[in-house]
Amino acid sequence: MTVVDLGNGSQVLHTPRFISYQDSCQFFDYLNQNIPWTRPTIRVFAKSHVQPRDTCYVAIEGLTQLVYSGYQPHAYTWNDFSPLKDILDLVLKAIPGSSFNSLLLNRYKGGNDYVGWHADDEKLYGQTPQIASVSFGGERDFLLKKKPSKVVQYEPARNNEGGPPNKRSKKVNHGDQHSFLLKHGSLLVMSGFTQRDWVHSVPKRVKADSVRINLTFRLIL
Ligand SMILES: O=C(O)CCC(=O)C(=O)O
Ligand SMILES: [Fe+2]
Repeated sequence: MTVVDLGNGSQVLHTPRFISYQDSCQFFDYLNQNIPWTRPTIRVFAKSHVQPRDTCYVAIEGLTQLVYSGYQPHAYTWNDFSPLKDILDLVLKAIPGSSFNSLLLNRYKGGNDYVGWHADDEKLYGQTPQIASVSFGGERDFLLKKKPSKVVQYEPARNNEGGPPNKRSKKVNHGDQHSFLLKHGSLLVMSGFTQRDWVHSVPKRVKADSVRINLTFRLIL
């Protein structure tokens, strides 16, 4: 297990061999065949497009309010897919004090499927959400980069001798980036202020041709 301290109260924990190879193969086959995968049309920046990966949403009864990109997925329950409860139990055991009540599943059918830069910073997850991500199947890179922060820049006054400097606000990226290769049966946990201060993505990889399934366990407050 590796812990990466991102600074300012954000952490990532990575366990490449979290679930055994054999068990991971069984989970992968089960999920690939039994989850009712859909590829919804979502709205991003006022444009509709088909989400570039398959998805499914699972939550405890009563938690159906997840909405993202103008799309409200149907909420299945853990009882619909009992192996999900086994994976959840493994995650809960691995992270002392953790608690999760919802799960977003993603299936990347090949290297053209991806998730773009985003943070899971919806209000319903609270200020410091802990998100546990379990991956099966094809390996893909998971990238994290610092959100640009606004800084005030003072420009030297032009044609304005002796006057106040011109203030200009500029977005500055501090260049911090981290990359994790998410293997079959791996666990990655984002904690603290990671969703507030960082964005993450799984970029396209033209050469990746195998199917990858990812589960992100979350706690809706
Ligand atoms: O597939 C992954 O590893 C990440 C998925 C993700 O970021 C999300 O569902 O919010
Ligand atoms: Fe995410």
